[in-house]
Amino acid sequence: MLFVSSPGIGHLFPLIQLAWGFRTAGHDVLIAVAEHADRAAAAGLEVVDVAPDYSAVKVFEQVAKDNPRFAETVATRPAIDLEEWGVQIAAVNRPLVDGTMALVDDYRPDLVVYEQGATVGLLAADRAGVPAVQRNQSAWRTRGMHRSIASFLTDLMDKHQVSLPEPVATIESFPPSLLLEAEPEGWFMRWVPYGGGAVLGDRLPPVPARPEVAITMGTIELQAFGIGAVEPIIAAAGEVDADFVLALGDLDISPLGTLPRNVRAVGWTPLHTLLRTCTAVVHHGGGGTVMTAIDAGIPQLLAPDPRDQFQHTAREAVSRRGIGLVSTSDKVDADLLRRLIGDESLRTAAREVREEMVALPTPAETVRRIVERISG
Ligand SMILES: Cc1cn([C@H]2C[C@H](O)[C@@H](COP(=O)(O)OP(=O)(O)O)O2)c(=O)[nH]c1=O
Repeated sequence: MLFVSSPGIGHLFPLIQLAWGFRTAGHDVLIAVAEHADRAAAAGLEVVDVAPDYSAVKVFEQVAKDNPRFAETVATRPAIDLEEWGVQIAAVNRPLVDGTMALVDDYRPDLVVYEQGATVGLLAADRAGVPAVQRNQSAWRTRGMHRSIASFLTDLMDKHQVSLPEPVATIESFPPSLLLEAEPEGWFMRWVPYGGGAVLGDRLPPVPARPEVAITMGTIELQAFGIGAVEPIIAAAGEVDADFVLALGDLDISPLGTLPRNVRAVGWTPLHTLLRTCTAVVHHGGGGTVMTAIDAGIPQLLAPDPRDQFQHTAREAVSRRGIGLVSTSDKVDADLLRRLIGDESLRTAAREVREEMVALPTPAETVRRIVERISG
C-alpha cells in the first residue's frame, strides 16, 4: 500500500491512522512524502523522501513571484473553490512527481491512498494501474480540483505516460454536520487524533487549577506568514483571567520576547495530549486542529492570519455549527477570549459534534471497507 502526502504535517497526519490500519491488518505500507519524512518515520512507518530539499514556504514564495496576477486576485479571496488554486497546488505537487513515479516502479503497490491535495497520488495509481483512495482534508470539496492541477502538469504526465484516474473511494475528514449543505464525497470516518508520541513526564500532567486555553497555529501558518500573527492573540490573553499555553510546535518563539505571566510556552506536544486538560483552544483553522478540538469536546476560536485564505471552509463549518467562534488573528481581543471560555452554548454544541464524530466508523473499520471495495 503506497500512501502519498503533500509535504505538510497537516497533510501527512490524517493518513497515519489509516496507514497503521493497513499495517495491523497485515499489509505492507510505504509512505511517500517530502520535507517531513522524519515525522512519518517517527510514526513507526517506512518512508521514502521523494523530493529531498523540498521547502513548502519556498514553493509558495515562488508561485507568488511567478504569478503576480494570481497573488493579487485569487490568493486574496477565500479558498472556497480549489479549482482556482490549481497553479499553487500544482507547484506543490510538481517536485514530487519524478520521485513518486520512480518509487511506484520500484515498489509496485496494490493500492494508493493519497491526501486530497496530493494529485501526484492519483498519477501514481495510474502509473501502477491500481485503485486510488482519497483522504479529504478539512471541509474542502474536490470538484474539478485535480483536473485543474493536472492541467499545469501535462509535461510531467506525458513524460511518465500517465493520466488522471478517479478515486474508487473518498474518506471525509469532517463529520456530516460540519459539511453543512455540501454533499459528502464519500465515507465518513472517526477522527482519531495523531500528533506523534511524547514522554509526558514521570506522571500524568496535573489538571490545571483554573481554566487553561491552548493557543496553537498549526505547522505552516506562522512559517508562511510570519510569527507576528500570534502577537495580538498573546497580548489579548495577557488581559484575561485564565492561563494560556502557547503550542507553536518546533517554531523559534524568541522573536515574541517576554510572554505575559499567564502565558506559558511548550515545544512540540501531541495536540490531543495538550487539549485533554484545556478548556478551549485558539488556532488558525487547520482541519486537523479543528478535529482534535472536537475530539476533546471543547470550544474553539479560529483566528488565522488575515492573509490566510485557506481556512475559510473550516471557519464556516465551525461557526455555523456553533462549536466555536471565528475571527482573524489581528482582531482577537480579551472580550472574544472571555466569550470563548464562558459561552456554554459553544461547549454544548462541541460535545454534540464529538458524540456524532466518535460514533463514525473507526480507521480499522474503514480499512476493512477499503479492502472489500478493492477486492470486490
Ligand atoms: C503545533 C502542533 C501541531 N500538532 C498537530 C495538530 C494537527 O493534527 C497538525 C496540524 O495540522 P492542521 O491543523 O491541519 O494545520 P496545518 O496543516 O495548517 O499545520 O499538527 C500537534 O500535534 N502538536 C503541535 O505542537
